[in-house]
Amino acid sequence: MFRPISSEVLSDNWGILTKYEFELRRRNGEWQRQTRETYDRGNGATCLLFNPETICVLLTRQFRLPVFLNGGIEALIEAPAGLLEGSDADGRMRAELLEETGFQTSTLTHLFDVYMSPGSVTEYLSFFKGVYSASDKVANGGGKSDEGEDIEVLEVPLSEAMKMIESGDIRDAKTIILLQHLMIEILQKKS
Ligand SMILES: Nc1nc2c(ncn2[C@@H]2O[C@H](COP(=O)(O)OP(=O)(O)O[C@H]3O[C@H](CO)[C@@H](O)[C@H](O)[C@@H]3O)[C@@H](O)[C@H]2O)c(=O)[nH]1
Ligand SMILES: [Mg+2]
Repeated sequence: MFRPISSEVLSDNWGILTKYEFELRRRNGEWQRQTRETYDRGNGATCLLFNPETICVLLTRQFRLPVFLNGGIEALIEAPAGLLEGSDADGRMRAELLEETGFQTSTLTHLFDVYMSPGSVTEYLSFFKGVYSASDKVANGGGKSDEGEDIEVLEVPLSEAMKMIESGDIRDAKTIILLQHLMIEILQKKS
């Protein structure tokens, strides 16, 4: 189905941008030569923390250069997330929650692994959900300032967050998937 021909690393800096030549067997049996570029910066993890007593979720807001360049948005609202950098997703996610939000969770549940941009980015994101309460705040959060992170933490009622998807105030795919997953779970419990 796939016959590699050659590969050329175009950039090996933060991530690795590689140009591949290969042949692909089409469904009619013919082999077709193709060129594709892939961007590899490893895999990542993301988590939505939910407070079942207040029906609030924890979100972050930070500057994202690609989003600013392609939309002028100065601060993107997102679920906490981080790159794995070789670590396991569960452990990395717990550390990332602490770094970005200052909250810990005793209930971190893996949901699914999702390719977020499969035409060009190799990464998949491991999705998690977790429960928190006010007493789970054990650090300041905000991210690593020495790495350029300046992350605002937002505690938002779930109903408000759902409206923010409709209004366009939340425009990040992982965040929308997690919020909708939580809503479906709550609705299924009620019915
Ligand atoms: N020097 C340098 N540093 C970078 C670069 N890109 C990111 N960084 C730094 O690397 C760190 C990455 O922070 P994480 O919290 O681990 O990752 P993230 O940027 O939040 O990425 C997460 O969200 C992305 C967007 O949704 C996801 O794509 C990714 O998988 C991950 O889950 C930050 O300190 C950031 O400043 C770069 O091109 N150059
Ligand atoms: Mg992050």
